[in-house]
Amino acid sequence: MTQPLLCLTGLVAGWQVPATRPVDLMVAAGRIVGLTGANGAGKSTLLAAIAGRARVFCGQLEKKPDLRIGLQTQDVPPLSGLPLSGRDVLALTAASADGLPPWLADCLDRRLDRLSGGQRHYLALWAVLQAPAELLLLDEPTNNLDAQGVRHLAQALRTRADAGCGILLVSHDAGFVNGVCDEVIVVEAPDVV
Ligand SMILES: Nc1ncnc2c1ncn2[C@@H]1O[C@H](COP(=O)(O)OP(=O)(O)OP(=O)(O)O)[C@@H](O)[C@H]1O
Repeated sequence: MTQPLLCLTGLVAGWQVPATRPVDLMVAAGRIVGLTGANGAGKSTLLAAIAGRARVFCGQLEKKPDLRIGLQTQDVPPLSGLPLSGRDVLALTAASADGLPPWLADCLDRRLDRLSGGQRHYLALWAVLQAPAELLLLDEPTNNLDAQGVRHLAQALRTRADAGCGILLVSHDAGFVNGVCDEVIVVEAPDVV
């Protein structure tokens, strides 16, 4: 059996205080696992804890030794205010333009602040997808994407997984999650105290 890249057992993650219920999940190489659940259930917090940005309160978080993780957050890319083109961003992140959808490839020489929200989002996401990571953590990757963008993303994720990457993604887009994920886990909201 393939060695898991990531295994959570009864993991409670949070910030100053716990923000999730105990969560169990496993991500193996080549698998795409989706997390869904209500607003505030703690899905982004779980990704942050796996990436070492949020606290683990209890339970176990086991990662393959020296696991290389790529993280896409819902934050606006910090480069947006700089006079950089899309092509500059790809160069800065060592990402290739090969395989980009035409609606993004055709405007790579525009400054970032002249791109649409969806174009800017997909450019940043594309850079993360091309990172030399073994595990990708993606937070609402379909945000701002239209139907053809979502289809392109789904294909790109499957190609990445087929090449041996594990993917854990958070999404409220049920059609996307059910279409692309090998397994879907519903994260229950913690009790309000
Ligand atoms: N950086 C932070 N510092 C402190 N608390 C935070 C931080 N980020 C999130 N939280 C809190 O953690 C809880 C879970 O939020 P989180 O964003 O993980 O939920 P979510 O399931 O991803 O929600 P959504 O579906 O709305 O994106 C919320 O109560 C939120 O206020």
